Amino acid sequence: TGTTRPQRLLRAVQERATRGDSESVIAAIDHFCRHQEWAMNVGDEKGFILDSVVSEVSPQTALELGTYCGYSTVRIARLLPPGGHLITLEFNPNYAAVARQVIAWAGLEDMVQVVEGASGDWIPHLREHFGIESFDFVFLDHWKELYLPDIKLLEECGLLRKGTVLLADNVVCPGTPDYLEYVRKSQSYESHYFGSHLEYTRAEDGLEKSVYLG
Ligand SMILES: O=C(NCCCOCn1ccc2cnccc21)c1cc(-c2ccc(F)cc2)cc(O)c1O
Ligand SMILES: [Mg+2]
Repeated sequence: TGTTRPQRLLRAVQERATRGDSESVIAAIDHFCRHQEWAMNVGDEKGFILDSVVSEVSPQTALELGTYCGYSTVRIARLLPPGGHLITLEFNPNYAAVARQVIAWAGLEDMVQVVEGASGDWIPHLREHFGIESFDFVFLDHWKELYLPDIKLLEECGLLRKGTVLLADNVVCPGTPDYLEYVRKSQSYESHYFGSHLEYTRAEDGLEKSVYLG
């Protein structure tokens, strides 16, 4: 038994970051992952690209698929405009429990809803359950083979509108080939690749930004 990596990451946040200071929470997680234990957060380099896209969109409604420990959740939520709200889906209850505490430590719990379960089960119920008309921004960071089926499901459920911005992590490493081919070929999307590196490493990775054209 003993602690899990997410629990050790949470302890690093509680020991190193200042309650209510989201920048210090982000810095504490990056320090932990760079100097103690690698973890699959989007990281500081790709996180900077995420920040610039979120700031540009300034979403009132945002969806994140794949919470993990809440690192990208905090990065997104700290940049939301007044009245903005972020729903983040996590399959693993242990990850969700840690993420809730990380998000609370950053003082962002009022802008974020952590939902536990599978994207395929939840997406058809987001409208009725959370009163969401459509999403302004979607961050994809969950199982890589679900990126494509899940954006098709979001389309079918009418949760994307003209101009919705999708941002996908890990399109090179681990890779999402079927998703990339689809968004780059489809007439319904305008896509752009932001080259970067796998979090805390020198390996190539990047983010794909795709605007839904309706
Ligand atoms: O696997 C990754 N993320 C996904 C986690 C599970 O997500 C499961 N999950 C979360 C909501 C959710 C909703 N429905 C179904 C499944 C759902 C992931 C993996 C790597 C990585 C890269 C190189 C390696 F050598 C090893 C790992 C890097 C990343 O940045 C990642 O994001
Ligand atoms: Mg990722």
